[in-house]
This record gives sequence, structure tokens and C-alpha cells, in this order.
Amino acid sequence: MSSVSGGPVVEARGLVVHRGRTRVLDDLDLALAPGTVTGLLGPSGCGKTTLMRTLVGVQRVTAGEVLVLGEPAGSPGLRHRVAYTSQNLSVYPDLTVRANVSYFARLVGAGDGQVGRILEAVELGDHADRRVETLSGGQASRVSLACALVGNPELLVLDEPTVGLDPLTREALWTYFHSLVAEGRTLLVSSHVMDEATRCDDVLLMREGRFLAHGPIEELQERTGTTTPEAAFLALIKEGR
Ligand SMILES: Nc1ncnc2c1ncn2[C@@H]1O[C@H](COP(=O)(O)OP(=O)(O)OP(=O)(O)O)[C@@H](O)[C@H]1O
Repeated sequence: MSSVSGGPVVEARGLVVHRGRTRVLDDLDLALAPGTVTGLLGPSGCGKTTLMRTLVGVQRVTAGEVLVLGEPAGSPGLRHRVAYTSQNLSVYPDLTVRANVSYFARLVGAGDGQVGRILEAVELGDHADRRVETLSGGQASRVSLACALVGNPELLVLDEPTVGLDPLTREALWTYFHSLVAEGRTLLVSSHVMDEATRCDDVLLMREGRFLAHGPIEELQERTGTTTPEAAFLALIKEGR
């Protein structure tokens, strides 16, 4: 699936980003392996969204280099190969679920069969003919997700995709994410919920614009002598002081 012959799908070096006067990303190095799901975890305001915006090329970079699938982040050639869902809804509220997803499908040349498959995958098949404005917040955010997924992107950058979801839907979504990984796609998924670390191949623990650690959560727990992602995170903060 990855076009960079086994090399990292995302590679950042010396990445610095300012927002206003704040240095929000502070000299980050990062490599994401193909066919993995990485959890980007850290407290509110630590820079997760800013990092994701940088990877998809919509954030002004102060310094450093970011390559995605071998090309500079935001290159036109990456448009259909990289999908991003933000925390804001990016769909048309007055259109039905199916009309929204079909619209995005046409933009990327995907067929009706793919629209149906995606709607089932995000558990919106039963709501396909409802207007988005009549859905709950969690349902509406899954419409955004379906729109992002419909083009079969190689890299998916998903900002808090499971926020506000009930446990069953959350479970179904993670099952779907793992099926994408099994196909060789690469996912970066942010979350406030530390427990979601256990669903990821690797976690990136972030604090105040820097990475505290990057690796499988089991290894980080072992290294810190802890038994939960939350405790590992707290131990790593103490270690870093
Ligand atoms: N448009 C902006 N102008 C100035 N500063 C900003 C802007 N957007 C975000 N920031 C600041 O950048 C820092 C990182 O914000 P960011 O949204 O990347 O964090 P986050 O980890 O995604 O937070 P959350 O989990 O709450 O979404 C915060 O200190 C925030 O106040």
C-alpha cells in the first residue's frame, strides 16, 4: 500500500510550529511506519491538532521538514492519498448522509458501491437518508469520517474520531480501523482518552509541544513499571522533569 517501499509514511525532522507567539511544536522528530495505527495522546492544548494540521499541509511551519509518502506535506500529489478529519464538522448539514458521502466519492472517483461499504463500516447504513442536521453529534462526526475514508486513502489522520461515541460504536470503529491497517494503510489517531493507547500499535505521548515517548504502550508501561497507559504517562512526565 505504501508507495515509499517500506520507508516511513510520515517523516518529520526538527519540526517547529508557532501559533501566534506560542511555540506549539518544539523541535519534533517523527517517523510513522506503514501499516500501523499510532495513537497521538496527550493533554488538551499539548499540540496534537497542530501536529495533525502540519502533516496534512494546512499549518504554517516555522522550521524543519515534513515528508508524507515521500513528498513534502501538503503537496498536490498527496490530495487523494491522505485523509484528514478535524474536530469540526466538514460536511453539509442540509444534505443527507448518503448525499454527503457520494459528493466526496465523486471528488475522488470512488463508486456507489464504496459509498455503501463505508456507510456500513461507520454504522450509518440505517441513517443514510437522513439529513446530517437531524443526527446526534457522534453520528454527524461519523459522516465526516465516512467522507474522509471514501477515497481509500493510504494515510488517515484522524483528530479525536471517537470522541462522544458510545462504547459499542467506539468498538466498531476501532475494529474498522484495524481492518484498514490490515490492508496496509497507516493511521494516526488522536485522543484524550489514554486507554485508547491499548488499541494502537504505537503511541506518541505528547506534552507541551514535545514527545515524551514513542512506542508500543506495553513497552512504555514495562519501562516505567506501570500497568496502565495513564500511569505510564504520569511516570514519563516525572522522568522528564
Ligand atoms: N489559532 C491559534 N492561535 C494561537 N494559538 C493557538 C491557535 N490554535 C491553537 N493555539 C494554541 O496552540 C496550542 C496547541 O493547540 P492544539 O489545538 O494543537 O492542541 P491539542 O493538543 O490538539 O488540544 P485539544 O486536545 O484540546 O484539541 C494551545 O496552547 C493553543 O492554545
